[in-house]
Amino acid sequence: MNTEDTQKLAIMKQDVEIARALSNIKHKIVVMSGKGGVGKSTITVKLAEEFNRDGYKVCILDADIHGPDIPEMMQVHEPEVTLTGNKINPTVTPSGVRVLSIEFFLPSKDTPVIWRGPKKTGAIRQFLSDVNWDGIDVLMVDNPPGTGDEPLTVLQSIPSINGAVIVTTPHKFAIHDVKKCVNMVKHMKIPVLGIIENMSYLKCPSCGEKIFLFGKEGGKYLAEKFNLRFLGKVPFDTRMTATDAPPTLIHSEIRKIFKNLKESLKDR
Ligand SMILES: Nc1ncnc2c1ncn2[C@@H]1O[C@H](COP(=O)(O)OP(=O)(O)OP(=O)(O)O)[C@@H](O)[C@H]1O
Repeated sequence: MNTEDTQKLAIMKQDVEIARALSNIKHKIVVMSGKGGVGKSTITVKLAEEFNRDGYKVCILDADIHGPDIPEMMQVHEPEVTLTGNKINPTVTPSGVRVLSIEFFLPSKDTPVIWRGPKKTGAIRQFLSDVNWDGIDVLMVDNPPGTGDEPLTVLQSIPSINGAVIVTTPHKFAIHDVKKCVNMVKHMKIPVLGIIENMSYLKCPSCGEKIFLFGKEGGKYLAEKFNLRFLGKVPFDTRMTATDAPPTLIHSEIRKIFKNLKESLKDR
């Protein structure tokens, strides 16, 4: 066998291992956006907590290799990595949601990951194949923005993805980039579970007037253009920075979005 054949065989073996490892997970959801900073990680955490509250065992896979924020958002300050046999156990966060992130394997939180595509692909595939997924009901993958190595690896490597949740703000530049993301997901024949519009408006704390910081109805426009389900809007709220924020308007909006997401999952 030449080197190319050996490599192909190794990839096929890993594909089999990934399919076996993930076979009992009920819902595999990828969260994506063509644009950075629109709130993918924040929304991923909020939705994972809703699944958790509903009694599902949920794990977030932080596929953002260069800027992993999920551990910080979920208050995992000193991660303890444990093994079952030769498989890595996801880390349990204070809320009960499980998390896996490259950050747990770096010498410090400030260590940069200076990797090109093949190493990033290798790391994500290793997370999928070498993790103890037993007992997990819902896998949510938080992708970095764009249509590059990480989302491509996620979409290609995870078999039978239930669908993608696409996050955008109403801003025209976000919409411009998110269209590409929707087309990528469609191109890869992955169902889109719906569009979430984040940072839709800010409610003035004094008079209650809605201020549309980034324009209006961008998310609905996207959903209509691609004939997709609009899952809902999340307002801008400065208290939305931590998982332990008190119940706010955001919480009720997230509950509505979660209900719509579950409808979308049922339709699949
Ligand atoms: N609805 C909101 N109201 C106020 N702040 C928000 C809201 N959603 C997200 N944020 C804040 O915006 C910033 C970016 O959010 P987040 O990291 O979730 O975006 P992202 O799309 O995952 O970013 P990245 O480009 O790194 O993938 C964070 O500081 C987050 O706390």
